[in-house]
Amino acid sequence: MTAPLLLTAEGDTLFSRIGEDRLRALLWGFYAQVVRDELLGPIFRQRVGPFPGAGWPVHIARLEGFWRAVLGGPSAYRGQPGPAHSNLGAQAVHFDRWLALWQVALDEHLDPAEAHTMLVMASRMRVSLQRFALAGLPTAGLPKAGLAPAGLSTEAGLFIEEGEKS
Ligand code: HEM
Repeated sequence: MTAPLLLTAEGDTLFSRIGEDRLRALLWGFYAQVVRDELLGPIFRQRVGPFPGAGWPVHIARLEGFWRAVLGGPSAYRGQPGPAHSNLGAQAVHFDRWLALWQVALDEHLDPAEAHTMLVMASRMRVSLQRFALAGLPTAGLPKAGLAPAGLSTEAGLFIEEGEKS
């Protein structure tokens, strides 16, 4: 039996529980490991540059905005995660490794229930992101609107809804 996702009352979001500081520390800690990973490191260094300089502050700020939206916090994120993964050469094995490192970082920075919820969220997003990655192109015909739960950007909501169907 899988543990339920962490439920929050109205106004009590996962973002408000985790907080900006811990979210930032999580993301910087996670990518510090990603760039050192033999499988993922070359892709990220090539795309974003040498860590922690070059494009990293911008990349992590985007990721923070993305996760703020997903976790129910205030966010100006309006990116498109799917197409961002379509020309990286990433395959299933890359997503496996990404999630393994994500789990380690979550366990290090968050409480167990929060870590579990964010791991499940990323596992669900993987379904869509990997589809984009393997197709090499944005997937035609994916629903673009109407799926986002209140408070989420369409893109972030799309990934959660997509995952929940599987
Ligand atoms: C479930 C797993 C993953 C999640 C949730 C995720 C999430 C994201 C998000 C939200 C962005 C920002 C997109 C934007 O608005 O620009 C991003 C960018 C990026 N991701 Fe992922 N990602 C995942 C897996 C991977 C994997 C497996 C790889 C590579 C092997 C990867 C490589 C990248 C790169 C290189 C960028 C930056 C693209 C650019 O700006 O040029 N991601 N990711």
